[in-house]
Amino acid sequence: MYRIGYSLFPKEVQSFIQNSLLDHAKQCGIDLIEIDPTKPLTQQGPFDCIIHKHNGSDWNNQLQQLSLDHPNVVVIDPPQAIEHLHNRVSMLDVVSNLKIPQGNQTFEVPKQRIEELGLKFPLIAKPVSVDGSAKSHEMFFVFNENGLKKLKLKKPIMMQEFVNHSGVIFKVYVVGDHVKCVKRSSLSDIYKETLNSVAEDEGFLLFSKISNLVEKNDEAEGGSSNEVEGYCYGAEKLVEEAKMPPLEFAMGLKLFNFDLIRNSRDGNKYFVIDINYFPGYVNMLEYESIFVDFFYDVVQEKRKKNSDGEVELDVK
Ligand SMILES: Nc1ncnc2c1ncn2[C@@H]1O[C@H](COP(=O)(O)OP(=O)(O)OP(=O)(O)O)[C@@H](O)[C@H]1O
Ligand SMILES: O=P(O)(O)O[C@H]1[C@H](O)[C@H](O)[C@H](OP(=O)(O)O)[C@@H](OP(=O)(O)O)[C@@H]1O
Ligand SMILES: [Mg+2]
Ligand SMILES: [Mg+2]
Repeated sequence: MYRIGYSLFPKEVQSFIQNSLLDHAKQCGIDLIEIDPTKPLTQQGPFDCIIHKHNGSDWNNQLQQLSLDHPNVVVIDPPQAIEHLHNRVSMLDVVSNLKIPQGNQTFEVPKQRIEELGLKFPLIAKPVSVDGSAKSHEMFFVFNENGLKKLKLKKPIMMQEFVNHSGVIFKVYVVGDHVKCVKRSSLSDIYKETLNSVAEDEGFLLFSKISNLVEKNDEAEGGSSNEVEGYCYGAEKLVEEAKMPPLEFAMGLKLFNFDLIRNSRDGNKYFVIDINYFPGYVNMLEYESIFVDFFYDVVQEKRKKNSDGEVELDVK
């Protein structure tokens, strides 16, 4: 039996630790064990691996102590690598630095700044800090200078140029070497006429968690369903073949998803607009078998790293 410890926020336990996952894991010889937050981590286990979605220095210190006491326990993922995704400015640096065109396709980040200098309206104003709170998902459309002035009061905010993308977004879920592209509804395109029609004194519009809305009718948004499926296939190919290893490697993370949009006017231009640590994996088809395969990959990799070829359970 492989023993996988998990320490997740209650909302993740509720959504991710489904009986379907526990049962499938058990049938495949994997025990998913909840870590008791009230007890010292080093006194729990033994574990082969730990997965976690947790904030706070105390938890990070406990993980550090565990790695000292039990170096054979694989911590997925290292807190310092996860920290990079808690800031919307730093989270996308890794994509900007990748700059790998795939043939005539590009894979980049919309122009974004803390200060809006040199950005083109409309903009999306996003909270800089990502901490799992509803507040960190509260965003604003900014249509004009007036909107910008009014928003200045809300700090700290990052401005990102809005990219028209036919109302469809691709959530690319990554679980180690497993990649799944899920299509979701998104914001509709905005053209000059809309911008001009926004009352000068309004200037901005609040929205939140838009990509979790019920799927819109494909016909209505983003073209016909085969066209949208084509986008999704293209996005998945793009990610699987050319991008994933560098992106995953560059971030040093195994459990994340990212939001990929495709420019309405130029189908070869893809943009990454958001990266999320330990997202809503339950939205990913067959997440149970993907995670069980992933846990096996982790333990096999550990086996390979142990020169004696045996997976040593960390026993006290
Ligand atoms: N630069 C952009 N261009 C076009 N649409 C955008 C842009 N940034 C955000 N959006 C739209 O706003 C939505 C929310 O933005 P974003 O994904 O950054 O927020 P979030 O709160 O981190 O979302 P999630 O629930 O995915 O974590 C996106 O799903 C997309 O529909
Ligand atoms: O549609 P997805 O799976 O991307 O939605 C995720 C979202 O990306 C974030 O990861 C949310 O986590 P927080 O940023 O910590 O709020 C997830 O919320 P959760 O309650 O499911 O953890 C969304 O599912
Ligand atoms: Mg997003
Ligand atoms: Mg996000």
